[in-house]
Amino acid sequence: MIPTLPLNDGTTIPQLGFGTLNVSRDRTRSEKNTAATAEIVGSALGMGYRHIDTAQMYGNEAGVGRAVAASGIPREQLHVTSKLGNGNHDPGEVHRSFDRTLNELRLARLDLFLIHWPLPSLYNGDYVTTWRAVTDLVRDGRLRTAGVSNFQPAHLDRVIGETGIVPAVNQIEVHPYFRNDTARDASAAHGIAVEAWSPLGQGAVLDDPVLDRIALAQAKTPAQVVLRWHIQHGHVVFPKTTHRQRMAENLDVFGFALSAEEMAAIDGLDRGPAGRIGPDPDTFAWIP
Ligand SMILES: NC(=O)C1=CN([C@@H]2O[C@H](COP(=O)(O)OP(=O)(O)OC[C@H]3O[C@@H](n4cnc5c(N)ncnc54)[C@H](OP(=O)(O)O)[C@@H]3O)[C@@H](O)[C@H]2O)C=CC1
Ligand SMILES: O=C(O)C(=O)[C@@H](O)[C@H](O)C(=O)CO
Repeated sequence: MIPTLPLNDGTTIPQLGFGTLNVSRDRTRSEKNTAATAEIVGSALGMGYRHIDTAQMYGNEAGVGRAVAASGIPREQLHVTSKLGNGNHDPGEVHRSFDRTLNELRLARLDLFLIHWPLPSLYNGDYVTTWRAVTDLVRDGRLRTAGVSNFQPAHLDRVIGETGIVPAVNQIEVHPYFRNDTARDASAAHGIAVEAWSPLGQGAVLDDPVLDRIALAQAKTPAQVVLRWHIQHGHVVFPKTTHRQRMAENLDVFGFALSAEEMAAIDGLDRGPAGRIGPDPDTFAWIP
């Protein structure tokens, strides 16, 4: 059973889900991408995943929507997240692109929608107006929970200070080589749940000898040990894989526990900013 975590807006979220970045190695909104995504997400849903993480910029929302529709799983048992594309920060575009997202996902209401990147050097540095537009969607009833992604402490302080509305979630890069304490601590201080993106460091952490040692002692795989480390830290995770055996493995992380020594050993792998594998949110300014 996958536990749910409470969010600061009174809703809940399954602590483990399925990531869909590059599940089909194709970010175009093509039928090929839609079919490939639908097949992989359909496998994940069939295996017991109930939380799917997608984004406007992944080009695969239609594939997720097709898999969800075909699954026959009751809507209330599913949790679907999408994220605002970097080219859609103007308030009118927030609303228009959100309508497209609902349409492609074949949903009447989305569970969680995030500002994907703060883009502080674009849109005159005004991610606050964008945040207001996203929170309007909750008032309209088309969105259950509003959150952000890749927000640094100063970005959180600013949206909260200027709107009084605290995001429920901050989705940030976190894995053993990049603990990202600065953004994690700031999120926790505001009561914002941390979602860890690239929880396996896109596979880069999995050959680490410390993880091998713990995996051997626990009779688990390094990926399961890393995911368990996240779970015990209270992070929400959604590892991505295109392999069914790994999908099953990544789900099977609730029947064992890491000791305090094992948690500390994994904490000790942190490389600080040098461990970051994705872009720096303070400078990232990419519009696809
Ligand atoms: N908000 C943001 O800015 C971002 C959000 N995300 C979200 O986070 C999700 C997860 O992050 P992602 O970047 O995909 O990386 P992950 O950390 O989930 O790692 C995925 C990689 O690990 C491999 N892998 C997965 N499971 C296993 C396993 N059990 N054993 C060995 N290798 C494994 C996969 O290979 P294979 O597929 O071949 O099995 C793939 O190469 C994304 O899919 C996306 O939804 C990601 C980046 C940025
Ligand atoms: O995957 C995501 O969610 C991201 O935001 C990034 O990976 C982004 O799409 C990208 O490709 C950065 O170069």
